[in-house]
Parts: sequence; C-alpha cells; structure tokens
Amino acid sequence: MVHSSPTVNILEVVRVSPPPSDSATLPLTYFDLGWLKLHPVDRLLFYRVPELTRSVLISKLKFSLSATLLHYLPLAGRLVWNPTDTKPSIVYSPDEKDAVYVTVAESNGELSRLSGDEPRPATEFHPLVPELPVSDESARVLAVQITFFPNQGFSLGVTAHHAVLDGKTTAMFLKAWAHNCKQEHDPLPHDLTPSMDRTVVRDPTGLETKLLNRWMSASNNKPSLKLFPSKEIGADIVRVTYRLTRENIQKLRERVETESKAGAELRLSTFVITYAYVISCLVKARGGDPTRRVCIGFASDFRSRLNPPLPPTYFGNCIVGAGDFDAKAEPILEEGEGFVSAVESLSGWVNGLCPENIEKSMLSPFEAFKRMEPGRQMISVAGSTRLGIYGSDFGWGKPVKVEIVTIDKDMSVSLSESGDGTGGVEIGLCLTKDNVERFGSLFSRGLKKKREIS
Ligand SMILES: CC(C)(COP(=O)(O)OP(=O)(O)OC[C@H]1O[C@@H](n2cnc3c(N)ncnc32)[C@H](O)[C@@H]1OP(=O)(O)O)[C@@H](O)C(=O)NCCC(=O)NCCSC(=O)CC(=O)O
Repeated sequence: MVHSSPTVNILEVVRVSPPPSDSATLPLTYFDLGWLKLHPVDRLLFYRVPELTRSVLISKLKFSLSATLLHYLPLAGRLVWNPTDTKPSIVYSPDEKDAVYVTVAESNGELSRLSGDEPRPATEFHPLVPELPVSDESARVLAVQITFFPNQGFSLGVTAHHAVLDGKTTAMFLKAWAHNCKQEHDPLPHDLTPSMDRTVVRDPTGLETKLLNRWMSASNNKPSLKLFPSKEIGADIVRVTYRLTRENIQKLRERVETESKAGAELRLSTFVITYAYVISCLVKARGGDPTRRVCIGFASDFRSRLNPPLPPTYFGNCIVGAGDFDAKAEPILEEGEGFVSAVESLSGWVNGLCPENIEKSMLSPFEAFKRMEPGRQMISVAGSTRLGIYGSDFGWGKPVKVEIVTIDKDMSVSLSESGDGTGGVEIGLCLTKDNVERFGSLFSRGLKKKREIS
C-alpha cells in the first residue's frame, strides 16, 4: 500500500518552568562525562485516547510537568561549560528564565500505523520529536513535544541530553510526570523521587580528569559541548519492531542449555538470550567475509554494582559500556550455532562486569573508534528490558507503543519489556528494506524447532 507522509503542524512552543524555586547547580560525574558529545536520546510514547480533546491534554500535561520539575530541577536547566571552568555542570536559574521547551503540534497521520510493528519509513518519526539546542558553551537538557492526533490520541516525544540522563533516570522522570498527571493530589512516591547527592560517586583514580582531557583534545583544547555530527537518515531506512514472547525466550534458553558446552556458568537471562538472538540474526543478515570484525556493545547499570551501591533513584548517568569492539564474525555466522556462540560471549561480558573495570571501559572507546575501519558492523543497545517504560500512564492508560527514535542515527537496537506485560521483549530496529527482509526471515526461521531448520 502506498502512503503519503503525514503532515505535522507545529502550533506553538511554550516554556514550562517549575513552581518558584531557587537556582540549582549539579556537577557532572565521570559517568556523565563519558556521554558528553553523544547524540541525545529521543523517545516517543504513543497513547490511544480517541475521546481526548487537545485543550484538556495540553493543560493537564503542562500543569503536571511543572509540578514534576520541582523534583527534577536540573531538567529545566542547561548544561554549561564556560571557557574558564574546568568542567561542565548543570545549572538551573529562574533568573535566566530556564524552563523545558514544550512543542505543541498536530498530525494528520494514522496513529495506529505509526505505533504498529510493520516497517515504516524512519524519517516519519523525526517530526514527532523536538530538537535540543546545543552550542559550544551551553546545551538544553530536556525538550518535549506533544503531538495531537485528532480523534485518535497523542504522542509524547522526549529528547534527553545523554550527559545528564541515562535510561533509568529518563524512565523515572517519565513515570513521575505520569504519576503527577494521573494522581495530581498524591505526593510523589519515594521510588520516583530522584536522589541528587553526587558525593556518593567516588573517583579515586581521577577518571573525571582523564575523560575531560580526552574531550578537550577532541575539540582543539577548547571547552566545547558541541555534539558529534549525526548522519542523515536516508529514505530507504525503515523502522520495524520484532517481538519475542516469554515462550520464545524459554525455547531459545533450552536450546542453549542443550547445545552449549559452557554449562552452568552461562547467564541465560532474558537480556542475554534476546540480545544474542538479535546479534546472530544481524550478523547473518549482513553476511560477508567471515574474518571480518564486528563491534558489539551494550550499557550496564552500575547503581547496584558499585561498592557501596548507589540508591536505585540516583539521578544522572550510572551506566558503563561493555562488549567487544573487535568481535569475530565467524562463530556468529555459523548456521544454528551462531546464536549459541553469541550467548556465550554476552554471558561472559555480563558476568565480567565489575567496578574495577569501569575506567578501562570508559576510556577504551576513544582509542577504539579511531582505529576501526569504516563500514564495520556496529551493534549496540538503546533502552533496556528493565526500565518499565510502559508504566508511564498519565491517566489515559498505558502507552500503546514506545519507540526510541534515535536508534536510526547509530543503527542500534532498542530493547524494552513488551507493553502487554506478558514477559516478552520488544526489539526495535532501523534497517534498509533489503536488510529487514533478510533479518526477518532469519528471525522467524530460528524460532522454529531445531529439526525444522536443519
Ligand atoms: C547488564 C545488564 C543488561 C545484564 O542484564 P541481565 O538481564 O543479564 O542481568 P540482570 O541483572 O538485569 O537480570 C538477571 C536476572 O535477575 C533478575 N532481575 C534482576 N533485576 C531485576 C529487576 N529489576 N526486575 C526483575 N527481575 C530482575 C531476573 O530474574 C533476571 O532474569 P530474567 O531476565 O530472565 O528475568 C543488566 O544488568 C543491566 O544493567 N540493565 C540495565 C541497562 C540499562 O540501564 N540500559 C539503558 C542504558 S541508557 C540508554 O540506552 C539510553 C536510554 O535508554 O535513554
């Protein structure tokens, strides 16, 4: 079927500020500094509410956003790096009229199609998320876009600076905002109230300074918050969602138990099984020279891994990258066994996560990305199966779909628990149309019983 691209009309951009409060400053830690120049994360939550009027929607969301910002003041502020400062910090200043900029828009698109799973042009999602202005000295932290789909519902686009928020903090903020919108008279529960104490992050080896030196040398020794340039997304890139049910995951787990010689040490969690399965399909879909190298990465939340651990409500980044920049494609390309090989590697990387390796993990990308040949297959994860993002109910029910729009910029894979609460996983991908066909056929073939695929 041929579709004309939907039109999104911007109606207004409004500033939403917290209720009167003092100014606030929050320093960045080394966990934040690792993400300083990476692109922001754009999330899109779709809600089906045909009876909702635009004026009710906008006034409720604005009012509850303002109330939520009182607890999340840095989100209304800016990341600032003055030439005289050794490092950037987050500043919220009412005198500077700091606020979250909220774009209000209306679309004539079909919400059910955009929030479906079938391949849709990746570029159709860009007009639904706002931009985050960034200069050398200053960057906005958060921007929001509310897009009304008359007689269908709305989408909520949230763009978050990665040096300020990780997935856990973004999810906590969204759930807090939803709570304040749905139950405006109830106080914010403890598990949605952020902990802003930065003294809990210790830096015995001076990792912060090492990271700052690397960022300075990347910008001619001048402080700069400018982000790495993002690539243009071509018209041939489509966004698609695949799903693994709890039963699919259990069958894949049993397959590893039967076929792997690694035995009991393997960590056969939902994340390991799902991501290994996706990696094996992506590497096979690309095919090519078996001696080629593949960059495989994922982020791990260190809040509970530090000693002593940080509070689960810690505000900011507490994630560290893991994986292998130079994984061999050959074992993953093996028919059938490639998946088991990917599980063994991933399981080892997850089991090896420990605070002693944080420094190496955070510094190694600077060198690795310089030496990699152009065109190397890069596989990484955005989001997580643990964020509970589908719990963001603003009073009109759970989202019908959540997308991470920015996976098209770096060709990463988005993972999320399935919205229906049945223990499955949603996998978001942005690929060329040809690659989607190859990936899709490998994905469904591998879920059939072993004797049928051999
Ligand atoms: C490193 C990991 C991915 C490895 O995942 P694993 O699933 O193997 O390990 P795990 O410790 O999470 O869970 C293993 C098992 O422990 C139990 N378990 C652990 N935590 C649980 C929880 N919170 N709820 C329910 N069960 C839990 C389950 O039984 C699970 O098995 P079972 O799974 O079978 O039920 C993870 O530990 C982790 O750090 N996840 C968070 C990653 C994250 O924050 N990503 C966002 C990055 S920021 C980003 O990308 C940008 C953005 O999102 O904005």
